[in-house]
Amino acid sequence: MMSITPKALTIAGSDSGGGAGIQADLKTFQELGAYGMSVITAVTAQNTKGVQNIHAIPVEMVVDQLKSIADDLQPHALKTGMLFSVEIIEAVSSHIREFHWNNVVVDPVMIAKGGSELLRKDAVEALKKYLLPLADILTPNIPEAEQLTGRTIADKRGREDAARFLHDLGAKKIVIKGGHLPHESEPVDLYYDGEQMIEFKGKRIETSQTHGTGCTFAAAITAELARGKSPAEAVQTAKAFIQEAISSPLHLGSGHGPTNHWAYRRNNQ
Ligand SMILES: Nc1ncnc2c1ncn2[C@@H]1O[C@H](COP(=O)(O)OP(=O)(O)O)[C@@H](O)[C@H]1O
Ligand SMILES: Cc1ncc(COP(=O)(O)OP(=O)(O)O)c(N)n1
Repeated sequence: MMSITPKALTIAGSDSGGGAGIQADLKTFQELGAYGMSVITAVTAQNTKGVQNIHAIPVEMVVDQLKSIADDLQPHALKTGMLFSVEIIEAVSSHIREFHWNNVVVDPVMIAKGGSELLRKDAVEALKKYLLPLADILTPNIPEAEQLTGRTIADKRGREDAARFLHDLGAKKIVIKGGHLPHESEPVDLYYDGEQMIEFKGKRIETSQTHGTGCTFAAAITAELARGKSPAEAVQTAKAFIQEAISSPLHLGSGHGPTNHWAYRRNNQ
């Protein structure tokens, strides 16, 4: 009997340096056994030192990529990353709806580690209005959760309140990532499915080699959903994947180096 190949799609920006964006997503899909496909929304000139330039792909071309995939290669799961503008968010959201795609992971990418704007400020409302209600799993980091909720998140209670708020906005499941709380020795990713809160704990690694952690984490969830895993199982594997990717740095470039996408498979074979 022919087995079904899990197909995972990333709708995101390209990172020329290979540590984040489309490149990180495809590497992660491959490592977790999913066939990777991409819709490129923007091209960034980027390396470990930062983002040097951004070119948004014309919205018609974003739509054509989406249609090409829908016409021939239906994904079992998809993730969105850097969407940059209101027009791209509207087009991506309406086509996800039209194609009835599910297992949608929304990584609400806003600002790169070096401070560059990967989502225009005027596009935050569009993201909330059009894309958030389509999210089977929404994966904000702390600053993104603060932007989306309009609240400051200072502690566990704040994170739980933010998760409830985002659920009320329409995201079915939420993971608020804990990488941006440097005082926590065990970075906690808080998962909320509308009923229960689960804390996925890791071990904080003191390192500058964290470029692309958010993209890689969301891509690992997507690959696992494509393989038929439940949302909570997918988050658990993603947490293990990113922990190992951060723990075995490649030390490439002179800035925030990329994580090691090989580490998880190498250590779990
Ligand atoms: N220094 C670190 N040590 C261990 N885990 C980390 C570290 N930094 C981030 N993580 C983990 O990496 C994932 C991405 O988190 P985060 O860095 O908050 O996202 P983003 O890249 O979107 O800002 C989360 O699972 C988080 O807990
Ligand atoms: C093209 C592109 N997309 C997303 C990001 C942000 O990636 P993230 O995983 O949040 O990691 P940092 O950039 O914050 O290290 C990006 N940089 N480029």
